[in-house]
Amino acid sequence: MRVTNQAELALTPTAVALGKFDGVHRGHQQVIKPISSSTEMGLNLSSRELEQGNIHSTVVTFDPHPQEFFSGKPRTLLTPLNEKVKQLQLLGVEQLVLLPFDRELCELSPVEFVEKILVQQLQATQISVGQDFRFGSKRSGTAYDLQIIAARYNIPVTIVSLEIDTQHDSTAQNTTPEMTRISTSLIRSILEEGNVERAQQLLGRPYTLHGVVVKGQQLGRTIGFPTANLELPKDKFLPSNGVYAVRIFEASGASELLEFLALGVMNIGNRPTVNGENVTIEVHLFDWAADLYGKKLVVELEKFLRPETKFASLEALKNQIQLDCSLAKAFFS
Ligand SMILES: Cc1cc2nc3c(=O)[nH]c(=O)nc-3n(C[C@H](O)[C@H](O)[C@H](O)COP(=O)(O)O)c2cc1C
Ligand SMILES: Nc1ncnc2c1ncn2[C@@H]1O[C@H](COP(=O)(O)OP(=O)(O)OP(=O)(O)O)[C@@H](O)[C@H]1O
Repeated sequence: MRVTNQAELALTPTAVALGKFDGVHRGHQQVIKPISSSTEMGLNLSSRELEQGNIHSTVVTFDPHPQEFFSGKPRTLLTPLNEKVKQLQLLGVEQLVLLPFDRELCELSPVEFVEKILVQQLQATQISVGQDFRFGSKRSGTAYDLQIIAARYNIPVTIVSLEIDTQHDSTAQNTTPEMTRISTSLIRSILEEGNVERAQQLLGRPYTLHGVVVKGQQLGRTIGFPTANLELPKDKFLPSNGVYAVRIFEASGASELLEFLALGVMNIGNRPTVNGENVTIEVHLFDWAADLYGKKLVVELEKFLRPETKFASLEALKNQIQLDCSLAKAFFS
């Protein structure tokens, strides 16, 4: 997929989906559908032109994340750039345009944003956004404003209705629409509780960690549980510390096709039992003996097993890990 941070260099004309799209969750997928060239996504009005390759299906997003720009603090992401690109590719998106989110961009009025970015630079022929989409200086433009402004240029705007978290107890007191709408923020808070099964329902796929295997302290093998230590992109959002049942894949070759390696267990945490100082991500693969150093792994988080604990001895930790493995195997069977 083509990725550019210069809108003026994008392939044009375009069919555009607009937003931050961190997580590429089920709500985002609905917004991308109308502009996707993938047959799996279900083609709509513009299918003929998209198929003929005349119009480039394009996700337009912001870099850095607007919240990072306004707070001045680095923000972690559900899908750092490499993961976002892979997910968008799977949805049939042809190019990703990262608009540099700076003072100049955030001061554009809604009309200026449409004229300068969507019409002049991207030559948009079709636009898709969610019902709650806001744009332009101080988020003053709504999805309906976008529809009205774009109509001056004969650009149709699809406004996608909000994808709701059906598991949420909407009869509960103090429920707001914001609490039931599938959103990046909702998924982050669910992952902070370790609830990877619910996160999976909202994402439409398991939450994954993409990392490279690096050397650890090599204590694992001395307690009978060798682990692959994963180095992740610095901006990757981590779910709650603790132990998870996981599926492990290797991303190999230039196209990084995924090959299933094994089921296993993973610990995220400081390893208080061995007085660890920093957070590490360690995966123990079942029935696996081969070297993994330097390999790119993709780990799917399937079930939270327990929080990380400080054990009185390595022997006690070893017994617990044995139990973790049995629980994970029972879960997978
Ligand atoms: C499934 C699993 C569960 C773990 N649970 C804990 C834990 O509860 N507390 C802890 O201090 N360390 C835990 N660890 C981390 C171990 O302390 C760590 O694997 C060991 O120190 C080896 O580290 P190394 O690979 O850097 O050599 C766990 C590791 C695994 C694989
Ligand atoms: N649940 C949803 N259903 C339909 N469209 C959505 C949903 N959530 C977001 N969108 C739309 O998808 C696009 C990208 O959303 P964006 O990432 O900007 O917001 P978000 O997922 O709500 O994240 P955050 O929680 O950070 O606000 C926007 O056009 C937005 O309106």
